[in-house]
Formats: sequence, structure tokens, C-alpha cells
Amino acid sequence: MKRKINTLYFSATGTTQRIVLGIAQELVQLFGFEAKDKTFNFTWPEFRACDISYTEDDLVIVGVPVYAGRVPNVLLDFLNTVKGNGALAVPVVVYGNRNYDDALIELKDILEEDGFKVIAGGAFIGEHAFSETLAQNRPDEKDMAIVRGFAHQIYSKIITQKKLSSIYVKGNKPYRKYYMPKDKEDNSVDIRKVTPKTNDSCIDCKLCVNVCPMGSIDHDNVAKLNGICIKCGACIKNCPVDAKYYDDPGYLEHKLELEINFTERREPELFME
Ligand SMILES: Cc1cc2nc3c(=O)[nH]c(=O)nc-3n(C[C@H](O)[C@H](O)[C@H](O)COP(=O)(O)O)c2cc1C
Repeated sequence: MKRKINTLYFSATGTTQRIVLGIAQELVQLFGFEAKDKTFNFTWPEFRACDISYTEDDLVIVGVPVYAGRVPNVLLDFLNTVKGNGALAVPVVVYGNRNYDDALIELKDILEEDGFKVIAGGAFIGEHAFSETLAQNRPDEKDMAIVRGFAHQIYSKIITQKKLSSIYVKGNKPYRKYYMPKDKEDNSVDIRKVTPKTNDSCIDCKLCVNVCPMGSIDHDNVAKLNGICIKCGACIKNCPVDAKYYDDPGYLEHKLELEINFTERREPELFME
């Protein structure tokens, strides 16, 4: 069987993309000249309107970032429409060094519901979307070596096991509620309505318009939002003049709390059995 290596991912600040493409590139090398790879990046709204389906020849590395300990809820409608048709899948979640909670088990369940056979899974760490210091510059070289090792394990499972076993991944069922930050008095902080501000350094280059995964930033007035903000960090981290920022006290307190409490380096977790 000619194995086709596919990637299917959402990645607002690029960390999930690096991990998913790293796994796929290594697999293409391992499967050799017969393997082809096909990328489907559903970070932008127009791509989430597409019908996606696979066949039994396909192996699909599916990646999403962890938002509030779960699969980002804005992606569920799209993910639920993908058709696996017996293709092999590897769910990958990428989190900002706090925790991935129930995101991996949720993504695995979605893919099985879509008709994929899930043969491996992984939780990796990427620089936190809210911060420039938390899990700074991850995935780094050490992570990428684990990424390549993971691809080798996937390859070896596919070529050695006649009947590919399904896997266990860590997580709770029923899934825990979306993680909600707490303030100093232990009250829940709801950051859903928080939106980015734009300062005077803005040079109106429109980069933020192009990188917003919700397509929410107004083209003619980049300080205005026409849709929702998911706090993904794309406009802030990509702005060449640091013109985008959040000033909501609850958001800033949560960011600081994360930066203080989750400094200890977490390592990727791989699930193969
Ligand atoms: C709204 C939101 C919620 C997040 N929730 C979590 C979380 O619960 N745990 C965690 O460790 N990281 C969390 N993160 C950090 C992201 O998972 C992390 O930065 C990831 O690398 C982003 O992936 P991307 O670069 O592909 O967009 C959150 C980020 C955002 C934007």
C-alpha cells in the first residue's frame, strides 16, 4: 500500500505547526520515495469551510493547540465534519507548559467518531500564546528530537503490526470543564470577552488582519474587531512594532500567575499502546 502522509492542523502562533510538520517530514523520509505528503492548515476561516475526507491509504497527523485544557471549542464544528473513512490518525496537542488536561483524549475521541483509526498520540509543549517567557522558544531542539523519535515509533508500529492496535491516552471522561483561571481571592476570571488594544506605534501594515484565525480584525480600521477574539496571540506575537496588546486586569493577572507558577519544564508525553 502506498502510504500518504497528511497533516491537518490549526496553529495561530506556529508551535503546533512546527511539531506536526516535524513528525510528517520525518515519516516521509522513513516511508521513502513512495510516500507523499499533503498539508491542510485550517488556521484560517476559509479552510474551515472546506469538506475534508481521507481514505484507508492515508496517515493523518492532526494537531491543535490546547485552549483551557481542551480542544479549542471554535474548532469543533470543523473537526466534527472531517471524514476519516478508515484512515490512520495521530492526534497531537500542543500546550503552554501548564497542562493539556483532557485535550488529547477529546481530540482522539473526535477523530474516532470521524471514522479514523487512531494509532498513536502525543502532547507537546509550545511557547505560551499569552507570554514571551513561559515555555519560551519551545518547541526547542530537545523537543524536536522527541518529535523525530515519535515519528520513528509510528513508522515502526505501522510496518511491524499486522493489525494496528488502538491506544490509551491520558485524560478524564467525562471531560473536565474548560479550565477557568482564578484571581487572588479564588474567584473565577472570565477572559472570554477580552479584546486586544492597538497603540500609536501601529503602521497599518495589515499583518494582524491576515494572521487573525477568526478573520475578525477590520481591514480598514485595524483597531476594530468585526468578530470574536479567541486570545490566540497571533496579532500580538506577529506585530512588527508591538502595537497590539491586552490591558484587561484579569487577563494580565492570569498571564502573570501562569508565568510564576508554571516555570518548571514539562516534557512531551507519547502514547503508542
Ligand atoms: C485561549 C488560550 C487558552 C490556553 N489554554 C492553555 C491551557 O489550558 N494549558 C496550557 O498549558 N496552555 C494553554 N494555552 C497555550 C497554548 O496551548 C500554547 O501557547 C500553544 O503552543 C499554542 O499553539 P499555536 O502556536 O499552534 O497556536 C492557551 C492559549 C490560548 C490562546
